[in-house]
Order: sequence, then C-alpha cells, then structure tokens
Amino acid sequence: MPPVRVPIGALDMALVRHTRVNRSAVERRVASLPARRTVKKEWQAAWLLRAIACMDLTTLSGDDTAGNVLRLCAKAHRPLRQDIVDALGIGDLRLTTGAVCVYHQYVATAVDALRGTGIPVAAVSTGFPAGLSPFEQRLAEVRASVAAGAAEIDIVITRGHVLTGNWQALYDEVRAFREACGDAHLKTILGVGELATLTNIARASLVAMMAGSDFIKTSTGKESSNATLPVGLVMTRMIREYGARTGHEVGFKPAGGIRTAKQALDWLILMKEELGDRWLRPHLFRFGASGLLTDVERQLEHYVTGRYAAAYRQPMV
Ligand SMILES: O=C[C@H](O)COP(=O)(O)O
Repeated sequence: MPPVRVPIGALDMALVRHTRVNRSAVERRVASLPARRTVKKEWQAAWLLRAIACMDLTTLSGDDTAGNVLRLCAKAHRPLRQDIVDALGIGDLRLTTGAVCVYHQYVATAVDALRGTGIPVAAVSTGFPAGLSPFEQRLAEVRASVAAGAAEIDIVITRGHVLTGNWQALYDEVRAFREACGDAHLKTILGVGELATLTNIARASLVAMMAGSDFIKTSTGKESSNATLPVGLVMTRMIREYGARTGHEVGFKPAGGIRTAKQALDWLILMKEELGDRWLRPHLFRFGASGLLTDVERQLEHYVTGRYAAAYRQPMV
C-alpha cells in the first residue's frame, strides 16, 4: 500500500450529477482490448508472476476455520511450488501474494501466521456482504479488525444510497468508515452487480474516492454479477478522472469470479492501457480472488514443463 494516503476530499455534488456513462462506447472499448495486446511465453509468465504479487488471496466462506486460514497464509507466503520457483529461477524474488483477505473472526489468526513475512492482512468489514447491519455496529467492526492487526479494511457500501441517488449519505458513510480505519487502508466495495447502471457505478466510484477510499473495489464476490471488464473500464476511468482533478492515486481491486490466468491477463492489460504501469503493482492494484492462484500456478507449471498438471497438484488449502 502506498505510504501516501488518499486524503478525504469534499463531496463535489455537481461533478457527481454531471457524470454519465455511455454503455455502448464502454462495450466497444472493452471489445477492442484483446486485439490491442496479447502476451505470450516469457512475457506471459512475467505477467502471471505480477498477478500473484497483486493478489489478495481470499477465503470468505461460512465454513472457514482457523485451519484453512492457516493453510491459506502458508500459500500466500509461498504461492508457487518450489520446483516451479526453481525452474523459473525466481528464488531471489521471494514472491508472495499482495495480502490475505479474511473475515474479522480470522484476522488475529492470519496476523499471527504472517508475522515477519511483510504480507498484510485485509479484513472484510461493515456487515459484509450486504452491509446492512446497524451503522454503529459496522463502525465497531472496522475498529475491532484494526485493533486485531488488519492493515487493510474492505468495507461495503449501502447500495440503497446509490439506487436512491443519496450521494450525501454515501459520502458520509464512507467517510465515517475511513475515519474509523485510522492508519489501516480503506478499500471500498461498491457491489457493482447491485447498482443497476454504469452511470451509478461511475458516480459511486467518484463519491467513494472523495470520501477518502484508498482503493475502490468492484464486488463482494457474493452478488450474482461481479467483476466484469465493462465495469472495470468505468471504474478505472473514474480513477483517472479523479487523479487528474486532485493529483491523488486511488487503487483498484476487481473481485468476484476471477478464476483463470486468462482473466487475470485481461485485467492486467486493462490496467496498463487505462492507468499505466504504476497500476500494475500491489500498492495500486489487487485482484480479490479465492480460486485464481490455482490456475495461475498451473499455467506457470505448463510454461516450465510443457505439460498441464491436474488441479489437485496445486492445492489451495
Ligand atoms: O473479495 C474477494 C471476493 O470475495 C473473492 O471472490 P471469489 O471467491 O469469487 O474469488
């Protein structure tokens, strides 16, 4: 995460209301992306290593236990099998994932397991995934996760504020969560699959950034539609617009349903094209993903051996 935080700004209601998105232009631009850039062989392997470094390795299941969180932390610390690391000649890189992301219940377990590794723990918070528990309770949850050692807090917004155009309420909510975070970095989950229109997504992105979000994140992974490239394009354009107006660099985290190395490459291409190389690093870009590492490791094994392994050879937990 960047040492320089995104400061809390003022709510610019005029800018929010004037922001509109043309869906067909967005779809045309997304359709042109694969043709613009393909990455092969050693370049592809390098980009996949980058995907690992930018991954919030996540478990957010009702059946989570301390045991599977500990195994996830071990995987975050050593994301690739040693024979693949040796074959790639990247032992000196000491590659880890960007963070481990868990429910509050397992923050202390993960913090203990990752002590000394430099890997931060992110906690989903504020009544994740619906975000509809009482407001004071949601604030208390943020504070409790920070006290337990979470360095990053992934909050969810009240989607109803967006659907009713109550931008002031959305700003106040995100700002309060940001203040409750203290030194922990704030990632704001928009729940894009429940926001109805791309214009709503663009406006919610702007409000979340004005309220001091260090990152904006697409989804909880629990909505029926999660991270898609059109949504990613809209959110990254808003990050660009906000950066041009304020000079602040806001991070981006697509999350939900990102399972394949191919998808990861598409997202990295989008980041490079829309925001540039600075957004290909973990301080400004993260994948939120519970299952992506398995396929990335599989593709890297294929790169070094020429063969595909069965999925059980890359167990996650
Ligand atoms: O924030 C992370 C998401 O919950 C991960 O979603 P996923 O399980 O579909 O990868």
